[in-house]
Order: sequence, then structure tokens, then C-alpha cells
Amino acid sequence: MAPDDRAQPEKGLPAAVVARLTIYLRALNSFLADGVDRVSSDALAEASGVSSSTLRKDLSQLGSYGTRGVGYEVENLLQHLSAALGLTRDWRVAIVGAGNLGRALARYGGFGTRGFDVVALLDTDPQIIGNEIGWLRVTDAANLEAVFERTRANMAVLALPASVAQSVCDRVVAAGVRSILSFAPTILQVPPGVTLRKVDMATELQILAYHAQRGESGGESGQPSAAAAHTQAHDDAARHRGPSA
Ligand SMILES: NC(=O)c1ccc[n+]([C@@H]2O[C@H](COP(=O)([O-])OP(=O)(O)OC[C@H]3O[C@@H](n4cnc5c(N)ncnc54)[C@H](O)[C@@H]3O)[C@@H](O)[C@H]2O)c1
Repeated sequence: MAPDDRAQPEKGLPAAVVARLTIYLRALNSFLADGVDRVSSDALAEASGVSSSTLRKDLSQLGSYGTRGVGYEVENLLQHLSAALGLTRDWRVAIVGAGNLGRALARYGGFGTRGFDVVALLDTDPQIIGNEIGWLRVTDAANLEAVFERTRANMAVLALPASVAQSVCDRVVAAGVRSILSFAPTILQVPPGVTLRKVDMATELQILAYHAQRGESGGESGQPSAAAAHTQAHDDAARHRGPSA
């Protein structure tokens, strides 16, 4: 069966499972880089920092069971996970806001190797428009719709002040983008069918501080962080529920 046929569960996977799948993917990539063809569930679980039973349960949700005593074919499982995570699609990312954060993200070369092409960097500041950052030239956010259309951007990163984030977010949605990652420290509203995720380092640091004062190790590699499980619409519920499944 083709990976795409099996890897799309009818109901969406829980956020905590999705976060762990990305960890398995990273571990599998490093097995592949080391020339490993097959990996046991114990070895993959150890490399991912989860228990074998959690790993087997997560992978069984994709229909990828592996073979008892033989383990998983690394390349095959990589394909399944990539398909389940939507990474076989062509993701074209536009970063809106070319300040400190936007520029740092645009300069980072690691997105391309993980399936995300940064295709545009936009700002409204005349001092910044036209500057070359990495391999991109900053374009005028006044022309956001045209830039998104020309570059066929289908994912947006908002690295903007909170005060303008909602209005820019609305324009991004109107331009047809359905996947948005926001760094702006504010609550944003998006219509149904649009996935908005928010990155909040201050929240992460607060969680770290909480675990530190209790002398706990907290959520390490196998336990997705609050940010990893943080789709804004489910923020409060997720925080009370903690990592699930
Ligand atoms: N979530 C986190 O962990 C985290 C970490 C750092 C910063 N931030 C937030 O990310 C945002 C960016 O941070 P920064 O340090 O890069 O700020 P910055 O002030 O250096 O950059 C913001 C950029 O947005 C541009 N801008 C303003 N209005 C715009 C618009 N309508 N369209 C396009 N561009 C516009 C500005 O010209 C500026 O270049 C801030 O809201 C900050 O609070 C979040």
C-alpha cells in the first residue's frame, strides 16, 4: 500500500501524538544518516526518549506496525511519518515582519532540509524593504496579497508587533493561507479551516521555572512541550490536560 493511503487517519491525531511523530522522524533521519536500514521499536523508542509501548501505540495509529522480531524499515517508516505529517507536500513559507526575529528565521538554513522553503520575507519599514537577508530580498508588506500569489506561499510566519498581528493575519487568511505560525504575543482569531499555532518562549520559560522549583525534569524529549501541543484554539484545554496519549 502506498504510504499516503495508510497515513491519513480519518480523525486528526492528538496534538501530543503529532508532536511525538516529529521526534520519531528526527530519530529515523539520524538512523538513516548512519546507514541503518532496520530499527527495533526499543531502539527507536530509546532514541526518541519515549517508552516502547508509547511508540508502538503512536505508530499503530498510522497503521505502521513493523514486523515482530524484525522491527521497522527505516526508510519505509520515514515515508509513512512524512506523509502523516503532511511533509510530502510542497510547503512554501512567507515570513511577515523582517525585524530581529523575522531576519533570524529567514537566515536559518535548516527549514529547507525539513521540507519548508522560505519564499518571501515582508515588512512595512522603508528602511528594511529591499534589504537582502540570506537569499531573500525583503518585499513591501503593502503588496502582501501579490507577493503571496507570486510566490505561491501556503504557510505564513508572523514575526510582527502584537498591535498589527490580527490585521496582517486577516490579510494572510484572505490571501488563501490555511497554516499560520504566530510569534506575536497576542490572541489571534482565525476562521474555521485555518490552523493557527502560537510560539511563546516566555510560557516555555515559565513552565521550565515551575519544574525547576519542584526539582523535576519536566517534559523532556519524548514529552511534547506546551508549545509543541499549542494550537491556540485549544490552548487552555491543552494546558489543563497536559500531554495526552
Ligand atoms: N514568541 C516568542 O517566543 C517570541 C520571541 C521573540 C519575539 N517575539 C515577538 O515577535 C515579534 C517580532 O519580534 P522582533 O524582535 O523581531 O520585533 P521587531 O520590532 O524587531 O520586528 C518587527 C517587524 O515587524 C515589522 N512590521 C510592523 N508592522 C508590520 C506590518 N503591518 N506588516 C509587515 N511588517 C510589519 C516592523 O517594521 C519590524 O521590522 C514581536 O511581537 C515580539 O514580541 C516572540
